Amino acid sequence: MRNPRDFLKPLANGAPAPLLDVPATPSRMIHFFDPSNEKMAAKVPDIAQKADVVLGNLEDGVPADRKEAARAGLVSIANSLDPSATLWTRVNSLESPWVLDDITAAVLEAGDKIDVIMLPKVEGPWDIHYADRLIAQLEAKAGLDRPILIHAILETALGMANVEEIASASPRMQGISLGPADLAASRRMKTTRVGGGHPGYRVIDDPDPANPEAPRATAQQDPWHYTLARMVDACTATGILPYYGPYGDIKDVDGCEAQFRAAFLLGCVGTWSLHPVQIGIAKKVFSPDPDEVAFAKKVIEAIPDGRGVHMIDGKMQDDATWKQAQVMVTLARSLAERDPELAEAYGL
Ligand SMILES: CC(C)(COP(=O)(O)OP(=O)(O)OC[C@H]1O[C@@H](n2cnc3c(N)ncnc32)[C@H](O)[C@@H]1OP(=O)(O)O)[C@@H](O)C(=O)NCCC(=O)NCCSC(=O)C[C@H](O)C(=O)O
Ligand SMILES: [Mg+2]
Repeated sequence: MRNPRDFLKPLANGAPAPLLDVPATPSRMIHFFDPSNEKMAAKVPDIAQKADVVLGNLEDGVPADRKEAARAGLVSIANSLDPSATLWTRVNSLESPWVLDDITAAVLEAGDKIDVIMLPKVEGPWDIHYADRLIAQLEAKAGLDRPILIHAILETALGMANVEEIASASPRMQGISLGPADLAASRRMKTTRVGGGHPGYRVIDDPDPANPEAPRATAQQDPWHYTLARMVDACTATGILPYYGPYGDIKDVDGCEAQFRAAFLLGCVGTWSLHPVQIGIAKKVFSPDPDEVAFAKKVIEAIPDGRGVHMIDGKMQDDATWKQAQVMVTLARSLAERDPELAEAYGL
């Protein structure tokens, strides 16, 4: 049990007070780069102008002999990046030999530049409690005046079983992403991919009794549907933000767009981009369609108080569709405030 009156008190003397609400700044794409890769790092200042979030990755994808270079690269980029950019980091997992130094360097050497620390392979609220206290101690030592938030990656079966407790473990929680590659391995799924569908995971029509030999229609299904839907509920119920995650087949831009769109429609606010080509896909998918926004505005204008039943363009609208329209227009407004092109497209 935790005393609810203590929930918004800092976990270390001198650390900043926890936030009541997760900041609502756009995070449609969290763009991953390896800070130890000079070619990639050189592109970050430019990419930071296009991507909502840039993330210096210290975990998987960075070879063991470059972990220290990646950590040093993160600190250097943090301290030279344009202050208008939003910078996150993904540290190594909590059982690794690198994580203590990762978190210490991120908070003490770049804590005023890094908004969110992504924790991989979170299995339960105990992982969040550990990182929560450690970050508070380091924030106090660094004299920070705003808290660094935690983003958990859901990538083990145990983490999945505890997703609601992870989401509600601390006011420091910002959001949760799906880690489909590690989760597939943990669940013993028989795949060798990073996210997306699989040609073998499908449904097929029943045979036609009048013509049993006729070809039967069949369609691929989304193996991440249950996981994403449960994650979205856990996040939304606790006031934090849900994200899809990585799509590893960089050349399959259509598959990437379809996976991102499925996540967007289910309630995710953003995704990861692993390659510059995925930034534009994420921007397109996670910014609502102008026609949908126009219809949502029409519903709100036609039902100013959100009450009663109405027919608009041949479709029944009531209190519940009015609320959906509010979700759409609120998102469009928050994006339009920062993006003149979208403001024009939405007429806002
Ligand atoms: C996937 C990549 C290895 C592909 O890299 P590459 O083969 O070099 O692609 P290109 O030749 O098309 O690159 C063109 C130029 O763009 C630069 N580049 C590539 N990716 C990035 C990037 N992410 N940020 C900045 N710049 C980038 C290249 O350097 C080329 O530059 P130039 O030669 O000067 O023209 C590569 O994209 C990559 O490594 N991406 C990041 C991968 C990553 O972060 N992986 C970890 C996250 S996914 C994960 O962890 C799984 C998850 O946890 C789970 O469990 O599911
Ligand atoms: Mg992973």
